[in-house]
Amino acid sequence: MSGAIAVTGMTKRYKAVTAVDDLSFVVEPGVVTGFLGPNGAGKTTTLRVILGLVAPSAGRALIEGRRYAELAHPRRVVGAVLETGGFHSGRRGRDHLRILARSGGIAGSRVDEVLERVGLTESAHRRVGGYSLGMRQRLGLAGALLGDPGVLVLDEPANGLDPAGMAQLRDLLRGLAGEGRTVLVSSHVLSEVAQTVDRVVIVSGGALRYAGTLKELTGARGETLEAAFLRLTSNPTTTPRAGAATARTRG
Ligand SMILES: Nc1ncnc2c1ncn2[C@@H]1O[C@H](COP(=O)(O)OP(=O)(O)OP(=O)(O)O)[C@@H](O)[C@H]1O
Repeated sequence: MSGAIAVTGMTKRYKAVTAVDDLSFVVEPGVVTGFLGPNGAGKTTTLRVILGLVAPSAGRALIEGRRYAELAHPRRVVGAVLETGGFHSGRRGRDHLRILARSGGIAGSRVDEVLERVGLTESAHRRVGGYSLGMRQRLGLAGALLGDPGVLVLDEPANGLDPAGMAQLRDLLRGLAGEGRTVLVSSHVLSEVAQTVDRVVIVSGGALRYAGTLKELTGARGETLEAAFLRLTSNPTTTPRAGAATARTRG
């Protein structure tokens, strides 16, 4: 399988720091894939390379067989939420999405559809400055869905959500995957991840530690996801590099 997202031999160095080290994995459509790793493991860097925001030092990341920069209509192929900052606080939620739609050449009628999908319709007239972190997460997700993309890349979408918000997010992500979309989600909340994802990619010190089904990961030893995660990430198998050392001191 080639995967809707394919990362191949990808390395990213920042001067002496190796943030991502010869990483390869594929993300399949139709399931939710969790992207996990300790602080400083290289998750955000990997997502940024996938989304064409940083150039890799070696290797490549393809979405539907192309580099992000080669996509003719990127918003219709991939939707992304990397951070919940960056909203204009004086702007109303609906207006934020209208502006995004216009700049992406997307029909304005999509705005109400995505607001409904993320459960933000009733708050759409309010200014973003008054939104809770969870509402900002949902607004970010609504923006990612505007172009009706087949691929979604979400960095920590569960951050700031209360239990009801987490349950809604879980249903939403599963629903999107159930429609055949590719959903890649980074998260620190392992208990939540365990209830949401079908597959996991685990990185540590910039290197791959596991890629496969959650069932195979936890089932083989009858472990919880947390136990498997700690086993895979607490014992680096590669020679520590500057990046890995930084990751450990940060984690
Ligand atoms: N622009 C940059 N310049 C220098 N070093 C960087 C830069 N971006 C990331 N790094 C380093 O690369 C490593 C990986 O960082 P990255 O943010 O990708 O990890 P992460 O897994 O997303 O961590 P977290 O879970 O804490 O967000 C870290 O050691 C980090 O300090």
